[in-house]
Amino acid sequence: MNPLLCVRDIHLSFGGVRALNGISFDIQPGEIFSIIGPNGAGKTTIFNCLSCLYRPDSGSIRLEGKELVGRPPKDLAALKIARTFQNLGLFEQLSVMENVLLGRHHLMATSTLGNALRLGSTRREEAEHRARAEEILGLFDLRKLAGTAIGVLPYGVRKLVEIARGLAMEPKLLLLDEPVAGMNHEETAGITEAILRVRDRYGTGMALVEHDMRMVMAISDRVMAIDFGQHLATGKPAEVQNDPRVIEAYLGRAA
Ligand SMILES: Nc1ncnc2c1ncn2[C@@H]1O[C@H](COP(=O)(O)OP(=O)(O)OP(=O)(O)O)[C@@H](O)[C@H]1O
Repeated sequence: MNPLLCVRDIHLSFGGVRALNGISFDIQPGEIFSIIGPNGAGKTTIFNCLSCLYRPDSGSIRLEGKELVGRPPKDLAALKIARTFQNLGLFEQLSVMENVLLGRHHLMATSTLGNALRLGSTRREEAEHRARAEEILGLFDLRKLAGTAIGVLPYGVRKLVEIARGLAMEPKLLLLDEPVAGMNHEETAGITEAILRVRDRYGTGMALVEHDMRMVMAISDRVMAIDFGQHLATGKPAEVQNDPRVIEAYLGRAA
């Protein structure tokens, strides 16, 4: 199988700090791939490179063969990559449905000519976008909240809506940045279930950065551990968890 994402030997320094020092990994289609490591290991920096916010000093990042390095962040949706952030990026006054529809903005391409001639394409197109958004809301059991303003919803539900909005972009790769940070057990279980449903329904490849090790170990197909911008181990969750280099990295920091 050809990998969905191919990251090869990326390096990135900030002044004297080597944030990434030769990181390489692949993500397969439909795979849930987690990146773990102690604070400051370089996880967010990898995500920022994958979402074109940072440009590596060297190395390559290809999604289905297309080079991402050097592309501006505005190209991300067209490159079929969506990202959720540690802090929610939703519009509080807008409804759940409106927020999810915003994820489809780049797909809304009703032609100016069609509008001008009033061929009805806008209404048809809008109906299609709504149908897709409703399908995603249904996947997350959120249909009954479609008209509710984000601002009144609890954090766990907002996070689901943020993932739904990312999914509405129809990404090949979904980047989930600490999706269960600050959540209680029940909320974490809800997000975990939602992520598994996404994979099963749409076959979306997902990269996850998350400090909740129990969640990471339960959900990931493979895990990559890094420290000081360097690769430590990649493999099945239990293999990586028991790898002496990984244990050392975590214990070393805790001391
Ligand atoms: N924009 C930046 N300017 C300067 N240094 C940076 C920048 N972004 C990251 N770094 C440095 O790169 C290193 C890796 O940081 P990064 O945020 O990627 O770690 P992390 O693994 O995500 O940590 P955490 O788990 O605490 O979020 C750190 O030493 C950090 O200070």
